[in-house]
Amino acid sequence: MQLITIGLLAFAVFLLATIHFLKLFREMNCRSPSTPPGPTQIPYLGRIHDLPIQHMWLKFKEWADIHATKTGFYQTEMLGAKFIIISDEKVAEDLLVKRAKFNSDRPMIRSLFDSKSEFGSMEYLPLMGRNQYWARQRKLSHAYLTEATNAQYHGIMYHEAKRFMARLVHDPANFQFWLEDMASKVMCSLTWDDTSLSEYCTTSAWGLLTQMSPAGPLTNVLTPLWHLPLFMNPWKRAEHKRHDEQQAWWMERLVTVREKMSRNEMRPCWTKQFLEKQSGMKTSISGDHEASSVIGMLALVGIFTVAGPLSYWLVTMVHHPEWQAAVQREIDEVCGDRPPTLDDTPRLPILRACIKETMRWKPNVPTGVAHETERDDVYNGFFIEKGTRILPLDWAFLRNPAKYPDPLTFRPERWLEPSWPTYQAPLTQYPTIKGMSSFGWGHRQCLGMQLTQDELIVACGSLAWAFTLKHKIDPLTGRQKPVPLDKSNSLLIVKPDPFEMDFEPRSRERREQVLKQWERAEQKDVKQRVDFLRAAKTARGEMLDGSEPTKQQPIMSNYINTNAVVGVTAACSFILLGNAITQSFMGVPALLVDFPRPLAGSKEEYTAASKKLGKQWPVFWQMGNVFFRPMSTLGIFTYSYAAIATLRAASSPLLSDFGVSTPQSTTWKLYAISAACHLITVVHSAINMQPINARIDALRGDDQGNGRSVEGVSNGKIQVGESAHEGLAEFWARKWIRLNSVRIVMPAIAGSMAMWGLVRGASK
Ligand code: HEM
Repeated sequence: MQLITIGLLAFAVFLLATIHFLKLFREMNCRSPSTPPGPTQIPYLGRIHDLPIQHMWLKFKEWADIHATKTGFYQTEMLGAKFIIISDEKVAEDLLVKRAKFNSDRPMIRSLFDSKSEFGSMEYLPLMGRNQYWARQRKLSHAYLTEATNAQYHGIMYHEAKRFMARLVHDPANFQFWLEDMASKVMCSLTWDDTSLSEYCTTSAWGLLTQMSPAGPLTNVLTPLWHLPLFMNPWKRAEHKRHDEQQAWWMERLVTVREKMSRNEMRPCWTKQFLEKQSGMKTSISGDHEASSVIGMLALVGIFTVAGPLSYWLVTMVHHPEWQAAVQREIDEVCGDRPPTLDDTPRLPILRACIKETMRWKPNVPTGVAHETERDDVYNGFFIEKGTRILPLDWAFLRNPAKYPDPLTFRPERWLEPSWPTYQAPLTQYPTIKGMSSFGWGHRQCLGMQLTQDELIVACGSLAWAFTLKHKIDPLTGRQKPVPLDKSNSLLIVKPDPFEMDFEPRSRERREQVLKQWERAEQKDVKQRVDFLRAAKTARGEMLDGSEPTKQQPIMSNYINTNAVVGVTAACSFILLGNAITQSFMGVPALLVDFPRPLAGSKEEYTAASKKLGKQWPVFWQMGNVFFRPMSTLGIFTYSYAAIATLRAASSPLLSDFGVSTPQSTTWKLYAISAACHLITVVHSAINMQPINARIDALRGDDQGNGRSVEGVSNGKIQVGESAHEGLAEFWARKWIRLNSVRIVMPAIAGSMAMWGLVRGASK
């Protein structure tokens, strides 16, 4: 083909594309009266090209000020997706509350797998579509949060606020970490009763928050990239890893709680609450996967949402010392020498006003959370197409000058003085952050409003009680280090960028008080945990006396019974010892008294004495055979049992981890030695002493007085007559005494070792 032909073809294609593009451009922008107002749209792109990823709420507000002044909302597009941005609370009320029936779905988040749970993943409640999983998980979350609120969070918030204050005294520079960790520990206590999980939980929350935010992975904005094949798709691979790890961790939490419950070691928490319901078949949640996800998600969602306003509280107080002083005065008057509690809430309107104004001035979900329409609709004459995303722009709501005069300034008095449009009475109840536009709308309204308010009252109140929050002074220049007002990340839930500030204890006494109260709180907490585990241990002990045994019961029962077993067996060892001593030093010597010397006395005399010895021997030995040998054999088993039981008890984390007294880890060896001693005794008796018994027994001869063979031992070679003539009767008797010393030494060692083991156990 000639070059000119190719050129002409290319030109034709370009021309066609331009015509198509212009046609589309005209269609999109020559709006019919029913098209909502909005900025000019570029075909395919919409307004993606000039919507900044960073602080996009500012651009949304800028467009609202141009296009939505009359309507209270406008429409824009991004890569084919339609958005209605609401800038007026009245419109939000109409669209998201009054029409909640079909405006409560969620848009899909491209960089999460099945964020809406359309395919049954059931993982992220706040992001789910309006489906069955959402409905039942919302119900469960609401119930748990309400129950925790009614129980004043079981004192968890006070405990964590005290820890937070003490940490600020010790290491104020790290305040941002302490602050987030406090919020995380509260959630980890409520969900799993385990504060040690807080750091990982925060990291996990951070991962999910980033993944779901437009400012997170590129694939949330340039969505087609998500469909690249896996080998050249780093976003999908990273999400696979993040997702799987998070799921596994949530599941591990549930399994751990279940295990602890089976040992009666679990204190109240949401997971326990769920598992109890599950075992009674009283839940609509489908199983462990769904349960671990809904509970895990609750833990995550309560971290940044609370840490955000708390961080902004610091910023606000540093910039408004006059309001900080007012809050401190109020707290001093109401609470005096202690930090505020939730019972003080009605008497702390200034604290509540400053918290609410902080949230208005620096909202932490400034774009709002998008809903999605489920059907075509006409609102105020404007057509809203099914599948349009509706963004309630909180940044705009909270800067509405009609509702919030002087909207750019921090003015807590707008909540306290009747001259302001937002004032509400009585001040014992208002201001309250409950119902603020920041918590969303309609069926999807936030479930954590009360928890947020309570945690902020406790934490901000404690801060004001303990410290004066100040600018940090640069030691080099002597000037204040800046605390920026407008620097934050751009994720869905925002928080200020790292900054430096000072936490000055309000007095030396207050500083001491902060440290003391934490020390006491920590001691109390440890004691409560140990007491709880002791009670669990006792309960399991009681079960032994009748009720159903549990899986772990043997560990506990072994430990409880071992002492008795060892005690009884040790007594047996000493009885055996006594018997052997009697035999060696009294019994056999008595039989040998006046025994004629074989060569000095006559053969008849010696034979008669030998016969007498042979006759008396079985009577003498019967006790040993019938009674003491089985007793010794039993000792092998009971000491072995004690050794195994003690070893298991000593290595049981159940007992030792929580300070419950356990046998020392070496005690089992003492019992093992005891068992070995008995074993030696029994084997020695059978191999070495029994043949001698038979020989001496044979001395008595048969009924006619003739010698008898010693069956099975000497194959009839040694006859009584021979033995007697050779002087072997006394020889065997004395040999028996010598060998019997093993039966003295071994039970002595066995009994002593056992007693030592018992004493060690008692002194623990
Ligand atoms: C300052 C603190 C908080 C703010 C500003 C906030 C804001 C929001 C917003 C804007 C929504 C979406 C509402 C909508 O779609 O219209 C939401 C939903 C939700 N929030 Fe909060 N939240 C906060 C704290 C919390 C806390 C502490 C919890 C619980 C521990 C929580 C639990 C939830 C849940 C479960 C949803 C999902 C509701 C649903 O989709 O049905 N939030 N929150």
